[in-house]
Amino acid sequence: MIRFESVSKQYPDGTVAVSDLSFEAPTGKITVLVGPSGCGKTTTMRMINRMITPSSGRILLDDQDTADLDAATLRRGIGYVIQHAGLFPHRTVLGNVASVPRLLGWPKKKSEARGRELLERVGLPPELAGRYPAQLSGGQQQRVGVARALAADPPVMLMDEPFSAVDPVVREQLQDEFLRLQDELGKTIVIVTHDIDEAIKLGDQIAVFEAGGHLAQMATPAELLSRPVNDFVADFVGKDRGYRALGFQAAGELPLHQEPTFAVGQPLAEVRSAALDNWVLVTDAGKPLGWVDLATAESSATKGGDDRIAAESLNLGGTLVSTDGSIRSTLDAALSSPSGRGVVVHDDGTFAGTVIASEVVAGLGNVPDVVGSHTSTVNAGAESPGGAESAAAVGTAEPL
Ligand SMILES: Nc1ncnc2c1ncn2[C@@H]1O[C@H](COP(=O)(O)OP(=O)(O)OP(=O)(O)O)[C@@H](O)[C@H]1O
Repeated sequence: MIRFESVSKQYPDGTVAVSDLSFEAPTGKITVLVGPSGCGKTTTMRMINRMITPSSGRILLDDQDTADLDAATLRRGIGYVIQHAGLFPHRTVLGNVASVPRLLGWPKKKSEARGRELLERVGLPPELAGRYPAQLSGGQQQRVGVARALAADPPVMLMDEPFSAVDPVVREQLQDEFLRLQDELGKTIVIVTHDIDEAIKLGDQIAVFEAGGHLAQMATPAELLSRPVNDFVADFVGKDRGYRALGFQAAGELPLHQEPTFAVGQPLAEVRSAALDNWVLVTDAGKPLGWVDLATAESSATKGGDDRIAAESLNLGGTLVSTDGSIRSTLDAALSSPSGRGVVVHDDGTFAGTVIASEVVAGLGNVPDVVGSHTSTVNAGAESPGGAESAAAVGTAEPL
């Protein structure tokens, strides 16, 4: 654990970059420092590995005052990743990654073996090992930067805007892979970013800084979105915070409706007699394939078309949600479905039931302080005309 105790930093020209800062970055978790430009994030982070010396206060690493540790020893246990990766331009990719174990005195062969293992870990093909940084894309360079920071297997990683130098699509990929890697490695990580969306996606906890290095709020992403402590934080987090907060709220006891499902090749007359609605759900071995607009299929049958459900008439719109996720993905599934009913599936992908957008919205009354509704008496499990139902918590969306 990293602990800041009343830490301040005043630069020689009088600039107070950080003032009276106290917080903890827990072991094995990602703490994100976020805030507008110049608010002291980088200064805060660099005080952890003593690239910058605090003017007052203490920074403890696992209860040891970092000021008492030898700076080189301290840094050996702390990986450091910066924007644009900060690679050595005249060393190959492998040379860059292996440089850290080499510095630790490992023999060349062992260092390179470790380097290759790490390149694979961060998703870089082995044939890139012999290239120079300038021969890589921005995203590849960032991956090399992460691999290099991991090379000595440090328990702590500091990352300064690690994904900001790449385009938004690559950025998303890098963030996803980084989270997967962290799931395996469980490092204690401090990340600096100015991007609140990145903070919300990556952080186990988020420290929002105000100018002058003041900590405005330290909270989990869900708390930050639902309960910003003041107007500054609310503004910084953004106007759509209510909707984004739903991504962290379990759908809980929302009603899950049962409905008949049909198969490709089934006669339309048979489908019509069992259907509850004009839109019918088609499955294969219990797994949803798509929706069919029955009226359109029947009208085409009267004109000499197929009088059975045809694979070509499947509408693939809408997303699937699993039975253990968030209100936001449930709402997305219901709103994106051509039938107006979101399809919920079990872990094995088989059909569990459907959800209706209006009921998801009604269920929001149970989410405190999120969308301005403070009602706690909405019975989200109420009987509805769709038929039998069971409690559903629905989640991660996938294309249908
Ligand atoms: N070496 C220095 N000497 C004097 N002032 C400095 C020095 N380094 C940073 N500052 C000032 O300290 C304040 C905090 O800077 P810092 O780099 O920590 O902010 P930041 O939040 O990381 O900003 P950004 O998001 O723009 O990188 C700023 O006002 C900056 O101008």
